[in-house]
Amino acid sequence: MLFHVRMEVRIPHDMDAEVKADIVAREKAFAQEVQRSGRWPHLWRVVGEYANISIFDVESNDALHELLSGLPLFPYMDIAVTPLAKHPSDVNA
Ligand SMILES: O=C(O)C[C@H]1C=CC(=O)O1
Repeated sequence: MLFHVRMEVRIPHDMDAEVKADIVAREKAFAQEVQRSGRWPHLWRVVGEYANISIFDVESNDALHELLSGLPLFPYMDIAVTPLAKHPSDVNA
């Protein structure tokens, strides 16, 4: 199942710099591990925002929730999920 996911990062401005650096480093390592597994085929920065647009390819809603809630930045992100279905006019469908 494919999902379009928008993540907006909202780290508190008063977070300790070392704590922030650790969370961001762990986020990157986790995100790259998931990408290499094939479950996160697209990750794009939104121009001018600390936000990303991602496509996830996972087996279920529950699998996506488990993955997203495992992101180290999860407590500091606003996340909007859009489930995707095949478009009848898609020449690749
Ligand atoms: O920077 C972000 O957009 C948030 C998050 C998503 C992947 C990652 O490494 O960090």
